[in-house]
Amino acid sequence: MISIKNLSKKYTSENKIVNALNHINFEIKKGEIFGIIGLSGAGKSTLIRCINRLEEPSEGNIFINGVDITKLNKKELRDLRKRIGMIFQHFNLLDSKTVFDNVAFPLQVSGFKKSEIKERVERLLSLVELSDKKDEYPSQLSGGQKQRVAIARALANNPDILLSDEATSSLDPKTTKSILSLIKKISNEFNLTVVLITHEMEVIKQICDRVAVIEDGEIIELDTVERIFSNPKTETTKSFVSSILNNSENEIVYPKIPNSKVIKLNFLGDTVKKPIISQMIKNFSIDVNILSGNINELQTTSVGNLLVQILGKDKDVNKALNWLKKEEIRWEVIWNG
Ligand SMILES: Nc1ncnc2c1ncn2[C@@H]1O[C@H](COP(=O)(O)OP(=O)(O)OP(=O)(O)O)[C@@H](O)[C@H]1O
Repeated sequence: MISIKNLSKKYTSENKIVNALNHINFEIKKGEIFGIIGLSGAGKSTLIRCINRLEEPSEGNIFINGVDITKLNKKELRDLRKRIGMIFQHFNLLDSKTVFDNVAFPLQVSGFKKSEIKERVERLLSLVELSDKKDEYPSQLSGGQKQRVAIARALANNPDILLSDEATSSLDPKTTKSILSLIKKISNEFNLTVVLITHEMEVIKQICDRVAVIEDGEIIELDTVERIFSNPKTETTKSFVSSILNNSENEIVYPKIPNSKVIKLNFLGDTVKKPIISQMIKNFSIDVNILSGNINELQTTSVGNLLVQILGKDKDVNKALNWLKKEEIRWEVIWNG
């Protein structure tokens, strides 16, 4: 549905060239909730803003339903933008207009009849559960309510795509959760494709199907949320994942015992529930010291990590590690004594 090919963006400021995006390639499927995560300055905003050409790419192509949007003229671009709604961190509502009029605004611009506008706005406000606030002004609403109005407004023209630019970054965790569930509900109900950027792994965990990790204008990792959580490959992704698992193996202190190994075990799906450690101790002549552990409930499965120190003769430890493989537990040696 969205296909990004060789996309680059250069900014020139004070005679300096900034390569904000470098030859980006990836695809987003119809109806998917696709997250883009990265640290500040990684290129997230630039990337998402290229998708509706709020930023003009310097190089490359973006295809939406097979149409190269980098080639559209002004009129075609206006039509395209009706099919792409956008929500922002600071909501961008019109303070002088009521909730009803904020949502009605894009419909008035599109030339809908008054009666049609009324019917649509009421349906959208009911969808975001704000029917009772229609005559209030943005200043009378909480942050979460403001974002609901912004979502209703973004959906006014029945878009195929919703772009979310850090939409929950200024909300508290509980409100964030409710806004993310609303976006998920709407995406499921209308088969809406959602592209969201965030710097918070918690957002990715709660709502996304797939995630791309961006660093210095390049996609350094892209996969399903389950695979990124269970087996992050780059240091940046590992640190995003451990930011919510709350235990980076680099920060755990363990005794440097000779003839021991520190192993990170990775559990995915049903393996989370198996008594692996006790079976390992029973079956092999080894001792196991648990250093840290966690289980994370993702949308469709569970992912767990366990950091253990295994003590024993090399041949017994290796037998235990081979047995883990048969049990479909992935492991990685963190320290070898
Ligand atoms: N208009 C601009 N002129 C010059 N440089 C820019 C401009 N906009 C962005 N940049 C630079 O491009 C790079 C990517 O910026 P971008 O805003 O896309 O990153 P980001 O990942 O969204 O960061 P943040 O999370 O802080 O918003 C940064 O180095 C930034 O300084």
